[in-house]
Amino acid sequence: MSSGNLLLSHGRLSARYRYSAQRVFSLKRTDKATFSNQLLVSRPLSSHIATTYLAKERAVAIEAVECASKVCQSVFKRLVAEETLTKNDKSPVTVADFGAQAVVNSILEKHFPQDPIVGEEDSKDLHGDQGRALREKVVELVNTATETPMSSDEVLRAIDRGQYAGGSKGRHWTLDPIDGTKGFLRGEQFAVCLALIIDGKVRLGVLGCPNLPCQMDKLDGERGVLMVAVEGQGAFQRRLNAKSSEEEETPIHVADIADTKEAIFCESVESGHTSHGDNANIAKLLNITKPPIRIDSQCKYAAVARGDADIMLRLPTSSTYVEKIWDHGAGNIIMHEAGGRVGDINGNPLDFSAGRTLSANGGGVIAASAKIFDVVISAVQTTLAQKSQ
Ligand SMILES: Nc1ncnc2c1ncn2[C@@H]1O[C@H](COP(=O)(O)OS(=O)(=O)O)[C@@H](OP(=O)(O)O)[C@H]1O
Ligand SMILES: [Mg+2]
Ligand SMILES: [Mg+2]
Ligand SMILES: [Mg+2]
Repeated sequence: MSSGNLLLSHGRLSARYRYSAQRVFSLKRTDKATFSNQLLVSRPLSSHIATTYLAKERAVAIEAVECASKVCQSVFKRLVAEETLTKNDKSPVTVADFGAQAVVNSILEKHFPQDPIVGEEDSKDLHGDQGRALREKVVELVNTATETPMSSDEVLRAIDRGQYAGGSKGRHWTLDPIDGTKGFLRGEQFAVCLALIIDGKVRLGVLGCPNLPCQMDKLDGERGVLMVAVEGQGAFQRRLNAKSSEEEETPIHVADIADTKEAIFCESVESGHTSHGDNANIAKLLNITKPPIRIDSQCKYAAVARGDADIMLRLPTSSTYVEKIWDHGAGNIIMHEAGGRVGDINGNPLDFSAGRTLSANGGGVIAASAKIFDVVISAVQTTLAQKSQ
């Protein structure tokens, strides 16, 4: 598989991305100026970093996600280069998944030993004789990324720091070490997703997107970005493979469209994770004529937050599936800080206070720029009402 085919599963996408990227870069000069003036006030500067809200947490989260993203990127690149990607062999993504959770959790533990973590994975498949082969691969991978070597037991313990139940009180992190495991195996998009929840609300999010192009108008250019947002401080993009740790950050913002008929929407690749049929009906009601972009993982939030697409539709495929907090925490705050809104099928904000899942919500996830969000939710409601008739 050549790297030119790796971005998205849909063959006609690059032309559309070129279109949307042009739109991103054709923001009116006045819009850009206003936005960067706001940033001068709110963006944390390294000189007063210790006094800025969540500055240490932000720096540590970036370090952790960057480190885990590079671990995943190395496995991913090797797979792609060796052309060993097959649907039947899930072991490469499994090794990277456990490895990334161990890396992030041990970095968090070093800096914030009191903070509990709601992580997607646990170590039960890595124990005993049955888990030996996988365990050894995970430990080897983790030790390519750590300063001090970690033993098997230390790696397992780090993974299991992710068992916290979550809730509405105090602070905890939530981690999806690889979101879009299917995307990883297809050689497409995946993300390392970390968010900090305080008193039930997401306050900080970092998304590592190792295979996302830095610029959507340069699909053959550099890949690998980090998206970062702290409550009240805006959303930013950094390059994943920057040489200096003082990497410059670029502010990101949703596209400024007033009418949904100009919109591009994006949805999951997997039909089991969203109802493509419902999404298509909603798009029709919104007079959208452009075909959808299909992207794996929370890279969908990244795409909408930086204006590559305008609406994320994730209509439930069943009434029993409950969304997990690690699948939406980082994307949620990055969208908000980039000028967007996120909600369930009823338009209610995602409620991260109910534990490990979004059980207090009505299902599904919709994200769009604040200007068009209510109109999108009306179309969602109409579609669901028509279906139940
Ligand atoms: N039935 C159902 N409905 C909705 N969502 C589900 C479902 N089953 C799984 N998942 C979760 O979807 C996560 C992958 O997200 P995406 O759908 O955005 O990506 S993809 O297009 O499938 O790659 C995926 O996250 P990862 O397991 O981290 O890859 C799952 O948590
Ligand atoms: Mg996930
Ligand atoms: Mg995952
Ligand atoms: Mg999973």
